[in-house]
Amino acid sequence: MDKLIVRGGQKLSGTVQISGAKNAALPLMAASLLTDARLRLSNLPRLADLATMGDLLNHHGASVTIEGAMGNGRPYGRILALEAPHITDTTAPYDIVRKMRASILVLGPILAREGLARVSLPGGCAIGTRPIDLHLDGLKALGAEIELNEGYVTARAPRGGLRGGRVAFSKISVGATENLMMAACLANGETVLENAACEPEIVDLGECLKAMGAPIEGLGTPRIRIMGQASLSGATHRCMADRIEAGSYAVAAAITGGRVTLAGAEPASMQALCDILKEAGVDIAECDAGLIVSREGPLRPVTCTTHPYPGFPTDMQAQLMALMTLAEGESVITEAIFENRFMHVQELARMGADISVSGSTARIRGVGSLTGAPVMATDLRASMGLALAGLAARGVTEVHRLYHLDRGYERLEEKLLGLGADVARVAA
Ligand SMILES: CC(=O)N[C@H]1[C@@H](OP(=O)(O)OP(=O)(O)OC[C@H]2O[C@@H](n3ccc(=O)[nH]c3=O)[C@H](O)[C@@H]2O)O[C@H](CO)[C@@H](O)[C@@H]1O
Ligand SMILES: C=C(OP(=O)(O)O)C(=O)O
Repeated sequence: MDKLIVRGGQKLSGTVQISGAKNAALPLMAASLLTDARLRLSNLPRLADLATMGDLLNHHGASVTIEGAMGNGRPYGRILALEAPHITDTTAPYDIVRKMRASILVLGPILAREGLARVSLPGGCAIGTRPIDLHLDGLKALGAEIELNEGYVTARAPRGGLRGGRVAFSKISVGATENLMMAACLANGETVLENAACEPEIVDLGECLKAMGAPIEGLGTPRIRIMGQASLSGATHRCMADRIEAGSYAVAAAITGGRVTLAGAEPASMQALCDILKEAGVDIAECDAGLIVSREGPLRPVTCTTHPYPGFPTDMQAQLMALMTLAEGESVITEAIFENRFMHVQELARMGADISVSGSTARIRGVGSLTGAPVMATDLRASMGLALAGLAARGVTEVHRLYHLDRGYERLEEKLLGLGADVARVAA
């Protein structure tokens, strides 16, 4: 198991190329199961989770072929051709699903195309219980019969296939919205999703589905209307930039008092984060390449609650908390999406941070400096929060279990080295 060694104290400067978004890429890849034609996706990040999704698609009978690399200089990202002429196996097995919760995204496409899908229940994970009831209730509203047994969910479409219908989600869910959008594309008639998620990744998926021949209205709003089709065609689609990766490098610039250009970042998808960072005293300017993030003055404390888009993203909460450990005063951060997403708090405390947690709210009293320490986190963004704290700490921080970071940050140490950080990956 690799670990990341961070020697803090360097002000980061230069340009970092922002990769394609993991959370857009995964549903886009799952969408390839909706058609027997070729789906060509570009700007896909090279990440462990995408390899897992590739394995799952192979298992269902799809071919996943690397067509090329992105970029002129450093080859970040890939172009993949995905093609599933037949679904050869309608079961998503435990061995693959347990590695990645987003595996549940094959449920909608396989059910809609084959009339039957069986997917291992993804179970809980470090950040919370993460049920899939909204996915299942939505599919039921399209006529599916659902059974749970032996750790698997089995979904059957009625004779003649899924029927378009009205799905009113009782809570906003990114994954459930994506699963239902994909299923609705091959349902008979029109489907309306109410209280749908508005995340940019939903819009990206919707644009791809439109290119595959499904008329969709209302993307980016809570009411999405999809006209089901007998079949979908192939398409070519470019995956959006990763707003969470971009946000993480923005914090890297801010926490070290540096100046970093986020090349390829899409500012429109990062409004809530940029607003909070500006409130904290970080300078952010749009440029042709994307965004320039810098800080010269002191860090000011902020009060922030995570919300579905367009609110402040839960996937940036740990990184913001790392930043606020060094603010001049007390910050208050409330995690309103996941019930257990404060695992970084104990570890930040090992580095000298002063944080107390009550329920879903953390109070962070800024300290003059952090000190390096060996730290371990149990999820992706918590790990990034610790790496960011390490960049600003005195001494050496060791972030253990690097595989969490590899799930969501393409070539992390290479990108940080390019900005002047003193980091290394070593086998632990
Ligand atoms: C691969 C991917 O895109 N992952 C993102 C996606 O996860 P994911 O799609 O799993 O997250 P959801 O938006 O579904 O979850 C939001 C909330 O709804 C709850 N819920 C969800 C589904 C359900 O059937 N029942 C239910 O109660 C969850 O427990 C959570 O409290 O959105 C999250 C929230 O922005 C991000 O943190 C993840 O990075
Ligand atoms: C929680 C995340 O991903 P996943 O939903 O795949 O666990 C994340 O990207 O921060």
